[in-house]
Amino acid sequence: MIQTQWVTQQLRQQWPSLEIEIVQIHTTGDRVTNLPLSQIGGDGVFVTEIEHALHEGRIDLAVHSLKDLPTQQPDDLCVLVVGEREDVRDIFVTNQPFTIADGRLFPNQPDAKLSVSPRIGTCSLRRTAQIREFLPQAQILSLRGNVDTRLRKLEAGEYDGIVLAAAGLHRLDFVERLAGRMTYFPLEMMLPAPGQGALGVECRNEPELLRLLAPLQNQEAQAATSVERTFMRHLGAGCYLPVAAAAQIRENVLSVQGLVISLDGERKIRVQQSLPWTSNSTIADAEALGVRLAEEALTRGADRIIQEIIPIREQVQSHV
Ligand SMILES: NCc1[nH]cc(CCC(=O)O)c1CC(=O)O
Repeated sequence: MIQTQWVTQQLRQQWPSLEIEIVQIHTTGDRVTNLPLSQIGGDGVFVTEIEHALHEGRIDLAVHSLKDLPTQQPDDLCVLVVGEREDVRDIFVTNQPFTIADGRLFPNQPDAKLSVSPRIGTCSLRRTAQIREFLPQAQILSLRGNVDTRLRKLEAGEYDGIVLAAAGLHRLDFVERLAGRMTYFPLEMMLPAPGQGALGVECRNEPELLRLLAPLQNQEAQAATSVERTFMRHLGAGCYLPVAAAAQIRENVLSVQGLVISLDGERKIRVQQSLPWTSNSTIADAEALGVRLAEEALTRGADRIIQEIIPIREQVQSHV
């Protein structure tokens, strides 16, 4: 809703006479919070009902967290990335203060639980695999629900730490509530999901709707997220595999880092690519960079890791 309110406010500014009605749609992903997402339908659990409403004409625009959108887009629906991209990083939240240094976690009190076998909450294979890399002794426990629910479960003592997207915590204004017990993961420790922190507005491929959205579009964020999402799609990864990517445009260079990591965190394939980015560059150039990045990962054995995980993910917890 916060994301949607931001989009409607921007639309009103651009098109003062536009009539806007917000239609709230509860998706399967919102309703079923006691099961891992892979067991309630895999890719698109936050999206299917909404795309249905777009197709039926019950709504004209749909606001999504881009990372919740499957990388295979239906042909007749477009996604425009709008607004400034939020912080792409993940955040570690605990009940007690701690410090991250040299890729390790250090509780600030010497008797803190985190040093023994910390219980870490997440349903994301991507986060699970990366946590195992730097906290091999951690117990990874399933955690679902909206951001507020997840924080309450942490605060009730069900977990010693949980991992959340900075974007969600920033948008919901939770940073103050978490002062002293949250730390931003450096990208070297925890690479985010493709599209994390970006807002996508989806619409039917109709000129009138695209014209409404055009002034809101963020070309650079569209290009960067295209690289990340193409990387994931080209790996054949779907939404629910330990695949991470972060791209950015700085000083006329589009650069991206990608990661495919085995579930135990022991084998990781880290890849990097970049491309000069000029005013003539196109989304097709960004997609080509994503393909190149995926090809590099595949050459280095990413397909073996992905093939291993596809059967397992039906049984284990999973999420973006
Ligand atoms: N998994 C659900 C989800 N989808 C988007 C965000 C965060 C906002 C964003 O990445 O734009 C979250 C919560 C989280 O991962 O902590």
